[in-house]
Amino acid sequence: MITAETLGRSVSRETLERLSLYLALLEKWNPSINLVARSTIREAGQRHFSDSAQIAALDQIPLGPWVDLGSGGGFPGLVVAILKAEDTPDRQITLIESDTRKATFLRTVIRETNLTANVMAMRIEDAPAQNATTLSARALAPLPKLLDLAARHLGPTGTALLMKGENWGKEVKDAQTQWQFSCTPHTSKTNPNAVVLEIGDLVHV
Ligand SMILES: C[S@@+](CC[C@H](N)C(=O)[O-])C[C@H]1O[C@@H](n2cnc3c(N)ncnc32)[C@H](O)[C@@H]1O
Repeated sequence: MITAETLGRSVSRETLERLSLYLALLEKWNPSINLVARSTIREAGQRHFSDSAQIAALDQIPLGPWVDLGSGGGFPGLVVAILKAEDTPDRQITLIESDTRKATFLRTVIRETNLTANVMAMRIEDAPAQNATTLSARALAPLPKLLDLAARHLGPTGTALLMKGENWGKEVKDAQTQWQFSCTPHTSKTNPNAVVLEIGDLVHV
């Protein structure tokens, strides 16, 4: 069960019910399609739901399209979609995931929880440009490659919220050889060595 304490913020009963149903479906599907590492499923509340919820709070412009790249089992994009359904219900949220079994799982959670988020079961490189105001990704690619993928879908004034592990400093330096961007690191609320990089003004050098 997901609680307000897990998320670190108060939410409606409906939101908690949606998140708890999502967790139940994750537990049911994970043994067959490895949505998250099996070793993490018992602590999914903290490792996946709480970790993803912090992204929703960093959203600078709560308007316009939000796109989540390489969503896998829905982290962080599907948690964001559930939280935004309460905060800004008109927000258009798109999850791009090329693995068709994972995309089917995402669509199942969306249907069962009565959300309106969109799933594109295709490669990020092939998906129509999303012109996003906010873009998110976790565990998808090293930053230089990730910025290549993000640039296709980020609108001109958009912000990318990218969840990175302890090597984030080196990844930023590597990316600066190819990209110019503003970058604010926010220490992760679930891991003191990890960060959420808030990246804007992205221009290819
Ligand atoms: C390591 S998983 C991370 C999933 C999720 N973001 C998380 O943190 O739990 C990376 C996911 O990105 C998807 N993926 C990788 N490259 C992709 C691409 N070029 N286009 C679409 N999806 C991609 C994979 O299928 C996989 O589900």
